[in-house]
Amino acid sequence: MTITRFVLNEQSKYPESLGDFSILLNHIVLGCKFVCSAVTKGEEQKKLDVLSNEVFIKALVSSGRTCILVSEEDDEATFVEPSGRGRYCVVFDPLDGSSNIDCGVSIGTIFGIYMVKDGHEPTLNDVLQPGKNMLAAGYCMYGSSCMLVLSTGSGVNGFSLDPSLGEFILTHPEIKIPKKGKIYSVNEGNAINWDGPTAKYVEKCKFPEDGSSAKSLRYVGSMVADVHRTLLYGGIFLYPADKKSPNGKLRVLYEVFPMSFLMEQAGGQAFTGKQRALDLVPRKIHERSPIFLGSYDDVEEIKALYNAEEKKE
Ligand SMILES: O=P(O)(O)OC[C@H]1O[C@](O)(COP(=O)(O)O)[C@@H](O)[C@@H]1O
Repeated sequence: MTITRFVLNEQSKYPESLGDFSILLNHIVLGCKFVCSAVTKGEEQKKLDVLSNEVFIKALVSSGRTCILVSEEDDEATFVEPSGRGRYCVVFDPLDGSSNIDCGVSIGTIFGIYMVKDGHEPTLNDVLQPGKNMLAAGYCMYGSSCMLVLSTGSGVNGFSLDPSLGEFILTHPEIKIPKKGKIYSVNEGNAINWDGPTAKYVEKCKFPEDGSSAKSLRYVGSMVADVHRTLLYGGIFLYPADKKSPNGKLRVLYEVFPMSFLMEQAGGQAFTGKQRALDLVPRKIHERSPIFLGSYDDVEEIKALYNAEEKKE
């Protein structure tokens, strides 16, 4: 099952979009293939970020199906010319984890798709929507293999790029994250600035009080790689707020939302420290938010610690 066929089958869920949805997804796939080959060729770091952004902007505009594009690389949103405009908004990080390129660690592209409400001139409000309104989300990981993980709202599927065919093949159908995991993933270098519930949770991971075995720490420092492992093996990935960055580091629209959408679709959950991540309503396109996502039971534990903290206040 190639991703092209899979997307065409998915298309049947959106008869009203007359094929637009699959055309858009196929242009995103094309962008991922292009970036995958550029990453594999190992061009200079600076250039790869910019190159990836140009590739996706071009691919998305040339699809003729988009109207607003929000990229991690661009300060302002891109409004597509009316003549070449469609009804989809795409939010994306063309190359996430870029600080890892030089050492060949896995990096990736992250994307989310919204649809503008009918009958009005597209505005920023069409992207400043809660994550739960997304139609689809995914990431493409450029590592030992190139893998595209996608959800169009009914489950999560993983496709591996077969270089001999130049096509993504369905290798991980209906990914379900384990209900509880043995791994926690966080930059402990920030521990000195963590709030109470986060510090307590990580302490419990290391020194469990219920006699269960301690969790293992795994942290690549590339969100796509850390979330991909969490999705397949279970456990929890967290980038909490801290005294230095009260809103955490990761951006809501093109990092937190797409990964939270995938986690929920795979049976996990995503929490901000205050609420379900997908219920957030961003006010700015590059807004940041703390995030705790992964296996259902592991995220439940940290939710309980934050709720207890809230009750104390
Ligand atoms: O180095 P830190 O603070 O742990 O941050 C790592 C996080 O930052 C990121 O690299 C995002 O930052 P960039 O957008 O600058 O690439 C994520 O992929 C990763 O989860």
